[in-house]
Amino acid sequence: MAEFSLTKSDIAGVVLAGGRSQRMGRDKASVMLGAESLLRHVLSRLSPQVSSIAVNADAAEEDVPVVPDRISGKAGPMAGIHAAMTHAAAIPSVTHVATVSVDCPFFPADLVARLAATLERPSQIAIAASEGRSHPVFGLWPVTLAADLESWIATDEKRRVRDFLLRHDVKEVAFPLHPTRASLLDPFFNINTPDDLVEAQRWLEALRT
Ligand SMILES: Nc1nc2c(ncn2[C@@H]2O[C@H](COP(=O)(O)OP(=O)(O)OP(=O)(O)O)[C@@H](O)[C@H]2O)c(=O)[nH]1
Ligand SMILES: [Mg+2]
Repeated sequence: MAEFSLTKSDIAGVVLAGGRSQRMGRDKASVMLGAESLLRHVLSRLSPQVSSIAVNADAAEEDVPVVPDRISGKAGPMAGIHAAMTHAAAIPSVTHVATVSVDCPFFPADLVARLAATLERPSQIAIAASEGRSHPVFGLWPVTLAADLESWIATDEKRRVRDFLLRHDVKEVAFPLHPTRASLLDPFFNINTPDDLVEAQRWLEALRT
């Protein structure tokens, strides 16, 4: 049997930005980090890794296709991943969708390639990890899981990403910390609060050579 492998043309990218940003107090996608919005940082990092790009949100200030939730009521990150799968399933030749979170501007430049390389079968999901913790919104998902995910969201009470993953064959990929002029940066450092934004600003400076 031929070995399973994925290339960039098989993979669409979706930035997850459909949450309420309650801890930040305003839409995280349009929050400025240095000279650019968080959404712009994340789009720049994801675009070279995938064949097409879109953002899961109700609307976006940047010039990028918007994919709203298809399940109403802000049902959590899995609703965004469901919208991402459904969007990608309609793109000819695409079999998988890579998701990243809008509040995480320093994720690895080789995220999608390394997630793709770990997959052994078309039905597997790949998820990123760092420092012994998994980051399940950073995943590579078969678009064929959309129907299963939709019925799971309709019936699962808590709708935790980790609980959905328990139903499936999942591979985890550990990513190293990133050296900076200050100390080692966890590439999945994410921005939830105004204080996190101040810390991200320091990391941005420390990454400048
Ligand atoms: N589509 C969709 N995405 C969501 C939903 N809730 C969270 N997300 C996304 O899931 C990711 C992780 O969520 P959080 O870090 O909690 O972000 P958030 O929910 O906007 O922020 P808080 O309101 O402070 O919890 C982010 O990319 C969010 O945009 C939702 O109900 N629908
Ligand atoms: Mg939240």
